[in-house]
Amino acid sequence: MGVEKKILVIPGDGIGQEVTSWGKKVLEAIAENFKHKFTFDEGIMGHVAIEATGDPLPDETLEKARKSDAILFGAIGHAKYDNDPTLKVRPEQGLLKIRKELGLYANLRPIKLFDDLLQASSIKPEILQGADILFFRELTGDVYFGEKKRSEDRTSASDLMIYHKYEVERIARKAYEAARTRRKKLCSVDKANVLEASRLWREVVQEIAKEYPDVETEHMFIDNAAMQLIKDPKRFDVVLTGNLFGDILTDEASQIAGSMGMLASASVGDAIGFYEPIHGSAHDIAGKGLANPLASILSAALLLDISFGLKDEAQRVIKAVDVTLRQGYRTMDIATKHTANEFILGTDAMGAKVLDNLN
Ligand SMILES: NC(=O)c1ccc[n+]([C@@H]2O[C@H](COP(=O)([O-])OP(=O)(O)OC[C@H]3O[C@@H](n4cnc5c(N)ncnc54)[C@H](O)[C@@H]3O)[C@@H](O)[C@H]2O)c1
Ligand SMILES: CC(C)[C@H](C(=O)O)[C@@H](O)C(=O)O
Ligand SMILES: [Mg+2]
Repeated sequence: MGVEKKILVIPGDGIGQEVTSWGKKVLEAIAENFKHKFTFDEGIMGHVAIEATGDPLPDETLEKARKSDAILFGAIGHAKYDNDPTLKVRPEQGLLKIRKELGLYANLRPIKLFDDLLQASSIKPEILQGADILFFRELTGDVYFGEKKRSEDRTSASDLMIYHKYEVERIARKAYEAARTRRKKLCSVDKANVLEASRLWREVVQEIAKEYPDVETEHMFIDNAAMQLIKDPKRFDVVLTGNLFGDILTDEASQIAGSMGMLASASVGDAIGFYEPIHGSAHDIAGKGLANPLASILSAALLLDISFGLKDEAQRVIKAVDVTLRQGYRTMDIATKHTANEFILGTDAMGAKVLDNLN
C-alpha cells in the first residue's frame, strides 16, 4: 500500500516556471510507479504574485503551504527589481517570508558530482573526483533578517548581522547528526576574526561539538573556505555556516557539480519541508527553453527522501538522472565539448529523457 500526500507546487518566476513542471512530472511518475497517491495544488509567489495581488507571498499561498505535506518550489525574481533598488515591494521578500513563517531554519545543499559531469566543470577532474559535500546553511537569521536601516538623508544604510545562541545550536545539531551518518567531519565556516556574530557562532559550535566527540570539527574563516573549496573540495564533508556565507559558498560550490542547474536543496526545520533548486529565475535564459531541469528533478528526489521517507523512490530518481547523463544528454550549461557523444537538449527534451529513464 502506497502513501497519500499533499504537495504544494510553487513555480515562481522566470525559469522557475520552466523547470518546476519537470520536478512535478517526476513526482507524478513516481506516484504511479510505486502506487502512491500524491495530490498537487499550486501557489503563486514572487513577481507573478506581485502582479496578481500586489503581495510577493499572498496569504492564500501561505495557507496552502501550511496545509501541505511538502512544497516544491522553483525560483523567484525579475530584472525589473534588480535594476531598480528603490522598489519597496520585491519578489525576494516572498521567499524570505515563507522561510521564516514555516520555520525553515536549515537549508541542506548537497554538492554531488555525477560521474559523467567530471568534464563539465572548469575545475580539473583530478581535483574534483570524489568530492561530496553537504552544506548546512542557516536560513532564518543573519543579515537577512536583522534590522535594516536607512539614514533620514538616505546617504547611509545598514543591515544588522545578528545570531542568537539557540539559532546556532539547532542547526549545528542537525549538521552534526548528518556528519555522523557520513565521513564524520564537520567544518564550521565563519568570520570570527572580525565579526562578533561569528564569535558567538564559533563559541556555540565549539560547545555543541563536545556532544559529538566522534565527529572531527574544524573551524575555518569564510575567505579561506572560499579558496579551499576550489583548491581541494575533497577535504570537506559537512560544511556548517550562516545564511549569507552559505548563500555565496554554495553558488561557488555549484561549479564542483558542474552547474547551478545541477544543485538541489532541502529547507527543513519546525515541520514541513520545502524543496528548491539553489538557482534563481535566470533572466538571461528565461523564456528560451534552455534551463537545466535537473536541479528541480533532484529537489523532487530530496522531497521524496526527506519529507516522505521514500528512499527507494528517491534513489530511482537519482538513477534516472545518472542514466540520462550517461546516455550523453546535456543541457547547454553542462555541455562539456569533450566528447562527440553529447546531445544538447532544451529543458523539455531533457526532462522527458529523465522521465523515460524513470519508467
Ligand atoms: N531561490 C531563488 O528563488 C533565487 C536564487 C537566486 C537568485 N534569485 C533571483 O533570480 C534572479 C537572477 O539572479 P542571478 O542571475 O544572480 O542568479 P541565477 O541563479 O538566476 O543565475 C545565475 C547564472 O546561472 C545560470 N543558471 C541558473 N540556473 C540555471 C539552470 N537551471 N540551467 C542553466 N543555467 C542556469 C543563469 O543562466 C545565470 O547565468 C534575481 O532576481 C535574483 O534575486 C532567486
Ligand atoms: C533570492 C534570495 C533571497 C535567495 C537567498 O539569498 O537566500 C537565493 O539567493 C537563494 O540562494 O535561495
Ligand atoms: Mg543564492
